[in-house]
Amino acid sequence: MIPDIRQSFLKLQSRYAGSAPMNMRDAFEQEPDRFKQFSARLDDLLLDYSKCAVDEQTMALLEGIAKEAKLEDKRDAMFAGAHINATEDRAVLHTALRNRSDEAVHDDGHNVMPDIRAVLEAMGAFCDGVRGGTITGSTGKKITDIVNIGIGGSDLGPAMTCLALAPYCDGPRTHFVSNIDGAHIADTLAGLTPETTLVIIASKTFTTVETMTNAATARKWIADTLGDDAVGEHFAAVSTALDKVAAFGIPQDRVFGFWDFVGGRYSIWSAIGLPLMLEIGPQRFGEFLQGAHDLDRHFQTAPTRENLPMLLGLIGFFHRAVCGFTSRAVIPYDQRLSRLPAYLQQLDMESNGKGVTMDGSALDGPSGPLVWGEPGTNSQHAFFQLLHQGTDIIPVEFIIAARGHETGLKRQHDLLVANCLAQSEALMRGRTLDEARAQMEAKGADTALAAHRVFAGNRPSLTLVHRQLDPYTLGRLIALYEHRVFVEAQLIGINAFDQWGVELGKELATALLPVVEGKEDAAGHDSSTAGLVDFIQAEQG
Ligand SMILES: O=P(O)(O)OC[C@H]1O[C@H](O)[C@H](O)[C@@H](O)[C@@H]1O
Repeated sequence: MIPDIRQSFLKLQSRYAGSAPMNMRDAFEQEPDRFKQFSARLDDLLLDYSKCAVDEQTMALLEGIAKEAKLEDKRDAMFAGAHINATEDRAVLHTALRNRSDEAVHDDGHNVMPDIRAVLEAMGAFCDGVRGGTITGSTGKKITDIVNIGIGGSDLGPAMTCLALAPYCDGPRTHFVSNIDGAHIADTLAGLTPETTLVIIASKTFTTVETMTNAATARKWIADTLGDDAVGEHFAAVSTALDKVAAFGIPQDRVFGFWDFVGGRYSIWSAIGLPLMLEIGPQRFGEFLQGAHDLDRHFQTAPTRENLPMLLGLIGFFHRAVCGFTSRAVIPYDQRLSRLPAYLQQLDMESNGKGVTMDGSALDGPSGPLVWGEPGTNSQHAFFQLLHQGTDIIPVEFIIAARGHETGLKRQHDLLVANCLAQSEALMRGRTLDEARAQMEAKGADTALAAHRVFAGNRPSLTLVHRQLDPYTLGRLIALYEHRVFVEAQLIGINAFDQWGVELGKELATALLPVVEGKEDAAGHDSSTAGLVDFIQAEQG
């Protein structure tokens, strides 16, 4: 963690690990206003953190930490275009992509807003054309299916949001190919017709081997049926490397750019969002941007105790650095948010999974936590056993909408809500041995098994509630998590916007390909790697 917050951190730690650790069940009994005191809202977006082991003194210390870390100054520097991504000497301006105000945003003295608006307009015209049928495939047939080829930030954002906003989809169907495993593209293309398919190649760098390889496979799939000349009418591209796109032969009016000040995992607001815009239309895409913009304004202006990203970040830091919890589970009670945990894994872990501070020295505290999850209620029937009775404490983040879209299935939504709230209540309350025995006696059951029915309780969770998962709300939700990651990064003291840790594996894969192909021997590789290559080659026959 950064040295500026060390004193407050030590105070927090001794309070947390002190002689009388807080018991949440008692706290709820003693403080009738606990929910009111430890929750905050932005319109219909509510964050309840009262089921975390915090009291007024803890929150005051966390607020102090926010001040000592100069979080507000750092936040303002990001919005103002300072080169806070120091290791790559770049500004971090994904917030400009969703700037709906008239204010200019400068990167090195250049107002980036006209460029951003021009790309948004071009995307809008292209989407209207495809959705309306004036832009067709090479044989004049309407485009019915979009295949987005990309990976990491060029896949997870569009894939997650297209699924999340399915009720608002009135455009072509979207499909996503990311894995280098040929099974992914083979299975995806198997159900599609080249004549009515548009392929988007999405890559910030336009060099990523998975994307370039899958793009070549898709190109052949189009050309084999429709001929080489048809390729241009069945492809579009999204990238910051426009020179590299040109070499692929995609017409200029189907190429949508973005900029180095947008990190891959922060790029859903840019042209990387093209599949979402094609699916829901430019107007709803605008609502999605508006939601994020309103959350940005909230982050910039709300006092800490009312500021959702600040609170989420401070509680996240408290759980990781003070309490020592190594992971957090994100459990959306929303089937359409089933890709949100995967999306947040990249956002959070690629941003905050780092071991050195800005100046390259080793961290003197933990990096960000492991993030994982699956939707409820499915996860209740899978890993919740461990959350309730396992020996590790894992804070849980529940996400739930007050209203579902399936108005005819209201009872199912009420059951969903009841399950979500019941899980957080059970994690907090637990069940004592006496309670377990009493329950069993009341049922006339043998109390010998009572110990198995004990739940320690006092397990933290927080709950995010919103009215309904529409484009505006999804925009707010993603921006909320982005800023939470930013807040935690400032306290840990790392650069959240680079990703050097993904390089080594890529370099070694390049070096190993000729060995796997049998063109080079395994000399120089360890005996495990060489042995595995030998075994696989023998099995390949
Ligand atoms: O969009 P691209 O340049 O193809 O990059 C795709 C992804 O690959 C990289 O390995 C990075 O770890 C990710 O941050 C990035 O989103």
